Amino acid sequence: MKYDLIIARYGEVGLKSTKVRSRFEKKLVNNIKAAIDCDVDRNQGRIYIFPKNFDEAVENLNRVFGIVSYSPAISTYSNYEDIDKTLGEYVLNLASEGIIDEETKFAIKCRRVGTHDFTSQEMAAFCGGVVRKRILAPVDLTNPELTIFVEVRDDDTFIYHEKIPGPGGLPLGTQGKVVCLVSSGIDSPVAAYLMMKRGCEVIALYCDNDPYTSKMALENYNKLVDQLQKYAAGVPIKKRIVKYGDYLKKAKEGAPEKMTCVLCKSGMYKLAEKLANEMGALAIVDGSSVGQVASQTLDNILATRYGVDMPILSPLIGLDKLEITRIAEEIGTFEISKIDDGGCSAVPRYPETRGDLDRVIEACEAMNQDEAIEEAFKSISRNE
Ligand SMILES: Nc1ncnc2c1ncn2[C@@H]1O[C@H](COP(=O)(O)OP(=O)(O)OP(=O)(O)O)[C@@H](O)[C@H]1O
Repeated sequence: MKYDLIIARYGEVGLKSTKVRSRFEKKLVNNIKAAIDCDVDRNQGRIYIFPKNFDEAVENLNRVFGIVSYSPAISTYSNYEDIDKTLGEYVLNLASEGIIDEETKFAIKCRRVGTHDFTSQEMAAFCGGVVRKRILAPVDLTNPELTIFVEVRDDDTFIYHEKIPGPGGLPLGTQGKVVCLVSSGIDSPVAAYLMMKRGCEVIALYCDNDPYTSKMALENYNKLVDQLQKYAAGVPIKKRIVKYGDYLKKAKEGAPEKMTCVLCKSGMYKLAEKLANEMGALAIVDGSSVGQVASQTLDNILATRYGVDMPILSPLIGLDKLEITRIAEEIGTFEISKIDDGGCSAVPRYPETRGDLDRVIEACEAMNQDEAIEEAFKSISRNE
């Protein structure tokens, strides 16, 4: 089938006030243009996309947040003669692709905006006749196997039969920046993805625990962010890597061994907060999910957040591993995350699972955490 354009629909954006909506729409159009080579028109709550390469466009639109569904379509003029000709050809093309034959129960759905000398029902009935002139298929308005949509908008009419679901959410870049703590694991890339889906620009901070973790962990972080970039057209993710091995060494040497993981996480939040302040981000994001591992007990979640003033958002907090894994598979990060990169050798044999606040504060002082954070912060790569 040769299409003329793709019609994209957005959901939540349409619920905003006129001013906010216009800003969101502009951002969405910008992101669409960054994702595919195309021209774009906005009109009456729809986005009309004229891509240079249709296959690429259909694939990439699936990764542009804010789009709820989209339809490859053909266009014609809003009069009986042109609709008859264009819809007639469209149906013959559908038949040659095996989408309709004499047995296919079909319906026409007509929507109309503007002033015309026909009603939507009259046009739908006319279009039903147009189809049956080419293929004598049965009309079934209650349980159609194929629905052909005819959208009459002023002088233009659009014909399509598919509504491809988009990713939904809000256009990337409409909700401000967040610093996401992204490791090489399964969860944190999913957390970053979900925040992107809510429109947040992401700065992905990786704490490089070398020599306690392998080079492969860093490589996997890089691959994960590259995969997430496919969803970030228009507002690319910024990578930030901090050398965290010295901090961990100080934690292990200066504070009780048991406290290493609590101090590790607490330090990450503090670094993320400093980075957020430097880069104008308004929140920190991590991949915690209550009780998933020993370090993610409610006690530890509370204790590790002590001393951080910025909100720490954990979009996976109530999801279980299977649900998180399902999303990771869908977005293409699971295959990368599941590669065994050797884990972290700084993890003590018996990590603290009930880090009560007093002991955590004591441990932070014992390792001179503030100074260690200052040192680590200086090492953050700022080149991308
Ligand atoms: N090396 C790291 N760099 C940046 N953030 C990290 C790192 N390790 C852990 N985090 C953050 O802390 C959260 C919880 O840490 P935890 O050690 O349980 O994670 P993980 O199992 O290594 O990775 P994930 O939670 O991504 O599967 C992670 O989801 C991530 O947001």
